[in-house]
Amino acid sequence: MDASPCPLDTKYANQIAALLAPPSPQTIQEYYEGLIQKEKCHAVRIEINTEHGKGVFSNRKFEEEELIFKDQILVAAQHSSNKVDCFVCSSCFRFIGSVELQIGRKLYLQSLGLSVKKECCHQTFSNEKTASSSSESQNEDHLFFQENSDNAGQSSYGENSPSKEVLESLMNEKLSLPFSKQFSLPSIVPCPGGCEEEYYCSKVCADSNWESMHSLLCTGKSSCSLRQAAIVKFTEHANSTNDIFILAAKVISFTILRYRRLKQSLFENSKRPSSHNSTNDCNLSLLLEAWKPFAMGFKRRWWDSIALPEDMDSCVEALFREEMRDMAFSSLQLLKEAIFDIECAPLFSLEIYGHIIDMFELNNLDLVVASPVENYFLYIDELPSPEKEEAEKLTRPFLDALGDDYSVCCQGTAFYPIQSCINHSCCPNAKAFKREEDIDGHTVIIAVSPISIGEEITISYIDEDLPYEERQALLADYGFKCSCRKCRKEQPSR
Ligand SMILES: C[S@@+](CC[C@H](N)C(=O)[O-])C[C@H]1O[C@@H](n2cnc3c(N)ncnc32)[C@H](O)[C@@H]1O
Repeated sequence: MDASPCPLDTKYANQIAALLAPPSPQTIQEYYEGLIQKEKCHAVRIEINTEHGKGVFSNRKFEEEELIFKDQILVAAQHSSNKVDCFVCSSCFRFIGSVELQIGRKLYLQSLGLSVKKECCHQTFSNEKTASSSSESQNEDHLFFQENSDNAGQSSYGENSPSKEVLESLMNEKLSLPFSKQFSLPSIVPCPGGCEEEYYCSKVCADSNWESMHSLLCTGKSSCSLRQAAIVKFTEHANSTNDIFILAAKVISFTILRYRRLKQSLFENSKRPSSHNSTNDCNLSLLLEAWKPFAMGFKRRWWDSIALPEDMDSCVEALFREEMRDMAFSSLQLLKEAIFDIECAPLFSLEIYGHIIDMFELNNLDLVVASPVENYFLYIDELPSPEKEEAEKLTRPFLDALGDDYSVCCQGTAFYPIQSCINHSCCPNAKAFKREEDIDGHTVIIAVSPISIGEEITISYIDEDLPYEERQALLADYGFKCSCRKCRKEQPSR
């Protein structure tokens, strides 16, 4: 591959090396102890093991099916294509508005010829770390809020489906559906910057997302960003290529804003006005502190580690990797136009960008939140007669119009700091699984077999029922060969 096309890679080589250097065992220990305290996940601890790096270990016994811990989102995004189906809080990913709004909005957008989405599964570890899966999402993602060119003017929305007027009255809550009050959702809080992209379930979520990352990426009239048009261009590029770039932008924005807050408090503590720091020099120790949550995540360079699509000949591998790198570089250039900050310039190097993208590929849990619309229709279906028939006179046309898509859940990608330390086993003792009561984007780790004190918690990154060779091939994408009990037993003898 040719030398990096990004001049910042050379200019900030030392700072980049410091940002990508593995944190010391003591830093790791202190960081996770603080996080476990904050998230109250006292049943587990993080240990560093020379063989597999960090791992999660139990502090007590667990029975099968018992909750081990819940982990909060550090950075996450709903898949662009899923935004047609599910209207959720942009911070915690709870469904918002009302069941009527969810149904009306989705059918209304479908009636405009917008795309619909895919299957849902409540088991949430993402295991398809392949280029083909990202190109699949590329095809879906560019459809977000754009007319599908295949469907232009002839949406799948059926002739007998409810009229636009009916859908509007559902969305305006002029028309209410029977028993929907039992599925009430939080009211909608708009973005403080006035953009029409992000909505929240509460002022707490709105303010926290604004302060931690959105104020730099907002395209609204009252946003702090002077470069809204550039943000729109960046987002359009991500939606038409790979929406993981949106997550990478959130990580960079999060780090810049954290850096500015740290710098502000440093000046406040030293009793000097912050405006007197007129240099544009990067304060590396502050940048390292701001970046710390992401320094902890396991990562390599995305275009080097991404798996080749199955149907691709290995003789074009170098070209494929170069194309991936160039796509990331194009995205980075657009992001630079939008939010570049000279003091945090090393974050805009291609080297850092490539590692952030890979961090999501290697560590991500799929973000999954079950839909209240599914629960609502199941509830109606289970009503006794004649209440059921009476209710269905109103609800049936909407269910028929939604078809199989009535149950699509909120789907996205997230980085969960504690979960991302869990190592793989083909005979895991835990799984990531959302229960009925888990109505926001946090992840939930459940025991699948009894676990004793001190035992390592493991999950399966892949379908552990696949044959040995296929499992190893999939795990090669994560950069290791599995030697768990099951693999040692099934390994063919030489
Ligand atoms: C999600 S991270 C897990 C935490 C990781 N050990 C760390 O230090 O941050 C995934 C990476 O951990 C390592 N890993 C996970 N399970 C493993 C296993 N069973 N054997 C060897 N390495 C493993 C691999 O390098 C993999 O890419």
